[in-house]
Parts: sequence; C-alpha cells; structure tokens
Amino acid sequence: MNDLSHSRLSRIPATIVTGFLGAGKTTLIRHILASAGGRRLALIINEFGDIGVDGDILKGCGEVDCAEDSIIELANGCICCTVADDFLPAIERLLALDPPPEHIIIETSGLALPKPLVKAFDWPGVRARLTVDGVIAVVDGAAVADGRFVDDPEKLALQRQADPSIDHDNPLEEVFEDQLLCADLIVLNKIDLIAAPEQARIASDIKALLPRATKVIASQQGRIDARVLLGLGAAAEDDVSNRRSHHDEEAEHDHDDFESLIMEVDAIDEAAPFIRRLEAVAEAHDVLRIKGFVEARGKPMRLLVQGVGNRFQHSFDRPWESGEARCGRLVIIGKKGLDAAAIKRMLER
Ligand SMILES: Nc1nc2c(ncn2[C@@H]2O[C@H](COP(=O)(O)OP(=O)(O)OP(=O)(O)O)[C@@H](O)[C@H]2O)c(=O)[nH]1
Repeated sequence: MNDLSHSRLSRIPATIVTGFLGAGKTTLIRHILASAGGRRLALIINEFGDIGVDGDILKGCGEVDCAEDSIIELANGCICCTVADDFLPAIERLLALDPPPEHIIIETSGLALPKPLVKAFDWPGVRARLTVDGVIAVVDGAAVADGRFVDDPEKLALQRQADPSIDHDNPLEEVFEDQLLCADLIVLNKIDLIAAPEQARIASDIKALLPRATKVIASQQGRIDARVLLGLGAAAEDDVSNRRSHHDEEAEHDHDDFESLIMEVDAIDEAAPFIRRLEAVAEAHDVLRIKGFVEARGKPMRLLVQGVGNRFQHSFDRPWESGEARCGRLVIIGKKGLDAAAIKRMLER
C-alpha cells in the first residue's frame, strides 16, 4: 500500500446530505441511523431558521450508534456561508471525541449550496483528517412533479411584457440545480406521492441536467439502507472543479432571496383546524416550509408540525419533559418579503 492510499484510508469519511427545503433529508438520516449496524456515527445538522427542529427529531430517535454528544446543531444560517466560523469548529469538536466517530454525516440546510462545503474539505487542516465519502442530494419528487422549481413560462412572459428588464433568474431553481450538480448520488424521494411514469420522467430530466453520470435511486420516507448510502468513496474534495454551480462566479453567496420567521403559537385545542390555518398561510403567502412544535391542550405529548409547500403532516412526537416550557414555536421559510404581521394575524384568527 503506498502512502497516499494509506492516508486516504485513515481519514474519517463524511457524507454530505443536501436537498431543497423539506425534501426528506432528516427522514433519510433517521433511516441511516437505524440501519448503521453498529458504526459510530456523528451528525452535523444545519438549519436555515433558528429553531433546531431537525436536531430535536434526530436526538429524539435515541439510536445507540449516534450518542447525543455526537450531534451538533448549526442553526440560523446556511453552512455554506459560515464554513470557517461554524463548520470547522464543529468538525474539531467531533474529531476530539474519544473514541472519534467512524463516519460523519452532515445535513445541510435546504437552502445551502453544497459546493462551498465540499471545498472546505480541501483545506489542508481538514484534508489531512477527513474525506468526503459522498454528496447525497435528496429530491422531493412531489415538489418537482408540481413544477415548484421551474418558472411558469406564461407568467414569466406576462411579467416580461410589463417589465422587459425583469430579472428572471429563479432562485429556487438555482439552489435546487446546484444541489444536484454537486451530487454523487441522488435520492428521488416521496415516490408514494407520484405515479410511476412521472417518476421515470423526473429521473430522466434530472439525469439530462447533469454533466456526469450520477445514479438516481427512488425512495419512500428515505428508506435506503446505510450500506447503500455510506461508503461511496467519492473523495469529492479531489473533484470540486467538476461540480458546476450557478454561483461559481460569486465571491460570496448570501441567500438574500430567502428569509425565515419564527412565530410563537398559543396552545391549540385541536390539530385539524390549526393545520387548515397553516395550509391557508402557506397558500396565501407562498411559504416554502413550516415546521415546529406546538402544545395541544390536555395532551401530554408535543405536536410536531411539518409543512412543505402546502402539504402538511402532524404527529405527537414525544411527551413534554417535566420543567420544559411548553412553548409553541414554528419556523416559516419563504422567499424574501414574507409579511410577518399578516401571517401572524392568519395564525391567530
Ligand atoms: N409522503 C411522503 N412524505 C415524506 C417522505 N419523506 C419525508 N416526508 C415528509 O416530508 C416532510 C419533510 O421531511 P424532512 O425529512 O424533515 O425534510 P428535510 O429535507 O429534512 O427538511 P428541511 O431540513 O426543513 O429542509 C416531513 O413531514 C416528512 O414526514 C416520503 O417519502 N413521502
């Protein structure tokens, strides 16, 4: 064995899980934790809004292969913009664990561009100790089928008639495509919500977009075995220049097309009418993602609420702990210009 292959083998592999808001990254990672087969995993979880919902869900699943001190949450921003300030210290903390993790999984925020993160693995201090085993992009098949990431050509034509100088870059499409362009493996998720012909069409549209041959695997609830997802051996840090991005020319990328709001929510009596109100908010304000925890009066469990576009799910995820403030809070993410006051009024109505 030569020195190079020896040093590569001794580096800890890291898997980057990317994918647009609500695509199913956390769900997929839960499945990885459940099927890791005793491998010592560590997680870095990055969220755009400053409530750590995903971290809470993953800590709550109590998998023995991932102890709580091996989970680091980086909320309130996108990891791609805070690599030096947030990501590197998080990596240092994980590498200092005794024993160190055998594999690190990084869930980026749904708005993060994975390429700057992959680039950070090429920095000398990181490169010596870690390698990117693979970038996995999770795709929300239902959102793609709904046309969420492409401009409506008729609407665009009308807008251009009114204002020929209109900037027609679609920030959703750009982030979505950047995530795919950086991937070593693509998971086409939520296939329970799309018919088989639609599935095949989406998979072939994705492949047509990519300059490199990248495998697309279909999944429901991210149910793919850890043995398939981990161990890709991509060494993506050696191959950054082959991963095109819409943002290659930008020195800095600051996500100013998107914003998040935090809303405090009073205890509710019943879930169904509350979810209908959230659906109305999502519809009226073109919200991309809503998630958080709410108190349902008289119930010992907290209510986990998840909305992607105007598709909502809710479930009681765990009992409120004694002494825990039963404070209902939601993070609401949309394109810049969300009307916080109007949303609050709709929620309180
Ligand atoms: N119908 C259906 N829903 C799914 C599937 N996978 C995930 N979901 C739901 O989609 C919602 C978002 O899933 P998450 O795993 O939280 O998505 P995420 O990509 O981590 O979300 P962000 O971190 O907010 O970007 C949740 O309500 C999930 O239960 C699937 O295969 N089918």
